[in-house]
Amino acid sequence: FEPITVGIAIGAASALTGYLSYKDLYCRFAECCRSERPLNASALKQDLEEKLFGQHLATEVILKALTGFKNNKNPKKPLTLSLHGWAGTGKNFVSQIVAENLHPKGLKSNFVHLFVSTLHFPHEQHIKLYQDQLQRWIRGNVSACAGSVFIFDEMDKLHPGVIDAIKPFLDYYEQIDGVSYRKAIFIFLSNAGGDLITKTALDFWRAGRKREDIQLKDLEAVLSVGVFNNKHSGLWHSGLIDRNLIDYFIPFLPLEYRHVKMCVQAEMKARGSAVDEDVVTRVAEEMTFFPKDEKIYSDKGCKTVQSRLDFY
Ligand SMILES: Nc1ncnc2c1ncn2[C@@H]1O[C@H](COP(=O)(O)OP(=O)(O)OP(=O)(O)O)[C@@H](O)[C@H]1O
Repeated sequence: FEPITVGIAIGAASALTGYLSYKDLYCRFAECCRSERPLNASALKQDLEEKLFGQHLATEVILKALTGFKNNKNPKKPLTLSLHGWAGTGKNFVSQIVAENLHPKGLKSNFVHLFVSTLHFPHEQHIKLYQDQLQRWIRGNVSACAGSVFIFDEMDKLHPGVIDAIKPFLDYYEQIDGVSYRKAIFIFLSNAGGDLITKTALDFWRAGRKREDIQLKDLEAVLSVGVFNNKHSGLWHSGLIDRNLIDYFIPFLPLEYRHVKMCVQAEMKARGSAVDEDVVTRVAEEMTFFPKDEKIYSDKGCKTVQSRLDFY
């Protein structure tokens, strides 16, 4: 080899390693978009199994959906999950777990975006404006980070039409105006279908069958039709359902007394205090349960547990 070529090669190599270590260094201090970073499936599994109570179906489907999607080097469309269930059953909580497993800063990450219908899209007369803003926001953010996560909370309170704006992004297009949306993740949260899910859970309970025996097929069809026909689902006639743009409908079961107790215990541990079973029972007993006769399910799930615990 002649010295000049070797010199150039060494120069190029050191520039490259210099660049790499600079990038690594940079990413230690600032947040970097790592869309290609593989998902740590066992960490996600452990998080879901340890932290999310009473939701065997959601745990199973979310794990399957995310590992499948992240393992696929060439997804044909973005991943779209639609989470349904009664209040306080863990939909926001799970979104937070998912977000943290995709981008370590979770909901605080620059690549995770949370929209709340009543906060971000309150006025019916501004639907056009919201559609424009939403499209621009999503386009800009997916251009900056292909693996961006968008969470839409309170879908049931979203004015019909707003969600139409993002329909093209959820479809099977390779690119739209030079941007590919195929690595993005969209999560919709809604109470729509909660009554149908509760009815199924109650039927199982009344038949003396175990909650854990409820399978996805017992709920998925009911849910899809129930949500589609429900004017207040946010997805009503949006075309997202009939064009099969929602990959997974994920049911959240209503929480029982024992799950509420688990939430109280978890909250006590999170606050760094010892678990006092007496307090756990008292907080759980303060919650209200339905149906009137059987009193099986907490009507606010685990939602007010944290504030109730403040009194002890
Ligand atoms: N299944 C669960 N397992 C563990 N903790 C839970 C569960 N459900 C709710 N919680 C606790 O209760 C809090 C409130 O729940 P979350 O906000 O996730 O409810 P939600 O289903 O999104 O309700 P809503 O439909 O009213 O928005 C969570 O932050 C979490 O601490």
